[in-house]
Amino acid sequence: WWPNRRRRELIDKIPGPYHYPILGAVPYFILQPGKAWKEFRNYAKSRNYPMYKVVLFGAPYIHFLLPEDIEMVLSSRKHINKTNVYEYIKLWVGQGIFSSAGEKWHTRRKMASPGLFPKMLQSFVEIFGKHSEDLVERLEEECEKSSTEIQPLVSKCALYGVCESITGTKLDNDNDIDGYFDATHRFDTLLMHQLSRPWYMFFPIFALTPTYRELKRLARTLHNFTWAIIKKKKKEVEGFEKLNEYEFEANSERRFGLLDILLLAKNSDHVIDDEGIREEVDTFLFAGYDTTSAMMTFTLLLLASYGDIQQNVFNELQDVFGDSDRQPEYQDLQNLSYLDKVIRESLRLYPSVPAISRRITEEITTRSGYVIPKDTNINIRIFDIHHDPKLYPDPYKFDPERFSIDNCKNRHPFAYLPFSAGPRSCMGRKFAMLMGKCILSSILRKYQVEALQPLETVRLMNHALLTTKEPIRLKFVRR
Ligand code: HEM
Repeated sequence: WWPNRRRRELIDKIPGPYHYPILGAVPYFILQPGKAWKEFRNYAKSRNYPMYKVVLFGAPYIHFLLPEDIEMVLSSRKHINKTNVYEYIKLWVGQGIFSSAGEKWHTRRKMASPGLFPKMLQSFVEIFGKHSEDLVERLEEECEKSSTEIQPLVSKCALYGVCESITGTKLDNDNDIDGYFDATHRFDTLLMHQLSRPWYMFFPIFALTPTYRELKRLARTLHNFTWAIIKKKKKEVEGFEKLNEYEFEANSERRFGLLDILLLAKNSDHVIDDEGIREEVDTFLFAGYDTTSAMMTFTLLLLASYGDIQQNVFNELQDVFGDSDRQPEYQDLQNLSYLDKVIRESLRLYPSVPAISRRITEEITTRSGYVIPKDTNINIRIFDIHHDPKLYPDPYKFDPERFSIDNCKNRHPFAYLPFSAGPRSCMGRKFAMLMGKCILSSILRKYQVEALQPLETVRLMNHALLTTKEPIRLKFVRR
């Protein structure tokens, strides 16, 4: 108590709702299940605070709301540690790039980067195109229906796209893709369950719950899926050590992805072992496919609700593809500048990852004047920043022109954070935009999407990933 007095004094100065003795803000979660975080946000918003605190069992979580303060944390090479909120994700992704820290994170990130170099991205377009074509075909029968639940369809397409390009493998009937798909969704649901109950942050309590046991079971299913792919790929890479020799041998039958790069690194200097490779493949699948499918689902929802903007997108598609039904090529996707703005604006309104957090390793004095002691958890509420009327006038309006070159010029670079920013930002940002443009353009060339409910009635759930309370349903009409 005594050595921590300065820390307590500093935290006390930060605004926040009333905190109870010892338990801090925990009673709000008991008294208002499912609503506490929203109440805290509204409290801070109504008072125009630059930040607010929520202390849970003595551990402060400071929510930053100003781009200037956020920049101090995210742009720093020192504050790259994540908080214990990410702890249970480790059951799935282990100590991969997403969840590790320090030297391990640095080495792994460097090792994995070539897997997303522009040359690699270009080679992935064929994979995205093939699965977009399958999805477009699948949507044909949906036109006969009065409505379609869209997320599972784009989600599966994204899973194929991410998995095949990252692992350099063509999935077939041996891969239990449906089992994997269901397990990832159940895993996300259980993570949300855990996150909304602060007392589950104590491992000894959480370890006794059926939720934890189920998470472990699901993690085994997810790992088995990845192990099967790795084992197959290992045979292909056997005997190779150098990238150029391997690439030379590669032919159109053999795909080449991040998994090949990691296996070659293992063969040549043993900097990573099998378990490490499994962690990274799981990390990329975890980080890549559900985020991208949320982005595509919300973009379709917006376009369905704003017919004029959908028409502009279609006009651009006509300019690039005409009436042909050929698959998109890399350059076509680069030329879709209006669709690019539409997706960016969609990610502003509906950021797939609505919040992230960091544990700062050194005391900082923020630009807004508060001193944050070392070892404090900082939460960055991306969703709130994207809806701040001071940063985005009329923030709930869907207006892709916010992302025209001119309009971006005067905006603070840390006011737009769908992919986070700084040294620990998203590695798959370009991948996601490319795959998103490929799948969305393929759908929109063939179909017009229509909304079945006013946008304002769509109820969001602001959890680990942004989602909706009720599934999004749209009507597909053949063009
Ligand atoms: C619309 C799609 C996506 C969104 C909105 C998104 C967003 C994010 C965000 C906000 C982070 C930072 C997380 C944090 O600090 O806690 C992140 C990290 C990461 N993302 Fe993405 N992401 C997307 C797609 C992808 C894709 C397609 C991949 C890979 C194929 C990917 C790979 C990663 C990785 C590896 C990290 C961890 C980086 C690190 O910790 O150094 N992401 N992403």
